[in-house]
Amino acid sequence: MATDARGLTTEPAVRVRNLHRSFTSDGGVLNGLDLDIAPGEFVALIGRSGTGKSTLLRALAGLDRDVAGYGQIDVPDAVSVVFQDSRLLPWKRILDNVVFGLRGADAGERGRQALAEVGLAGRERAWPYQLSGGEQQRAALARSLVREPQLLLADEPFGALDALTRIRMHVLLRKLCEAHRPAVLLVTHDVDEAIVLADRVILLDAGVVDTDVRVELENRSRSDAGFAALRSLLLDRLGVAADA
Ligand SMILES: Nc1ncnc2c1ncn2[C@@H]1O[C@H](COP(=O)(O)OP(=O)(O)OP(=O)(O)O)[C@@H](O)[C@H]1O
Repeated sequence: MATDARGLTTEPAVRVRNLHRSFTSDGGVLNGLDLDIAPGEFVALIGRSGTGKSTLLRALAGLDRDVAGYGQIDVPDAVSVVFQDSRLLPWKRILDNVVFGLRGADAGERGRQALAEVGLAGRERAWPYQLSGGEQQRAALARSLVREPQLLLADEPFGALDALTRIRMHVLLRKLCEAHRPAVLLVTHDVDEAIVLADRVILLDAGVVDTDVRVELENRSRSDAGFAALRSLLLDRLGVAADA
């Protein structure tokens, strides 16, 4: 395994090479896509509707059985996925959802800690229907992170939440990622969300990477000139006027 001068591994957490995927004979959704994500790196994936974002995420998550043989996909062993809906099991209490399938005598304790980390201490015995949409997504994040994933895949996880809850969830997700340091691939329609959260924003078009930009820490603040510049660049690539 390759290492840098400090002895740290320089292997990417995710390596995708020449990935192709099509569902019909008249054209591909992914058309020879290449992508690397470093360990601990937070990548946001944007692109027009139907450009293959979810198709790529499903392929990385191992949810697309037919993708094998259409390119190279290397992902770590420990991968967690979060979707737009929490996918909590309605017949299990919140803590039981979070630790479902976890092994070890300390599973319950780890689940409690994860719930505390996402701000749901005291709600362990609640049923999913007793939580708000935002709280359900918090529980879904706890369920993902308690597994200490090396890769967290998130497909529009805040898409169904109101604007204020979304902002709170952004702060929470950043905090959780800084504490646990998984590599992250977040699919979002929201360019602002991408810039606020990610170390890198990737724009897919026609099934390949069209734009790949790094976001410096200071650019994450909406009042920063760099934020506005990045926003207009990305909106322009998406074919939308920045002041629209
Ligand atoms: N299982 C499937 N069977 C047939 N077509 C599919 C399947 N999954 C995706 N597609 C098609 O592949 C294309 C890309 O879909 P995908 O969901 O990856 O796009 P997306 O970029 O995530 O879009 P959106 O932003 O609207 O969610 C679409 O035209 C979609 O209809």
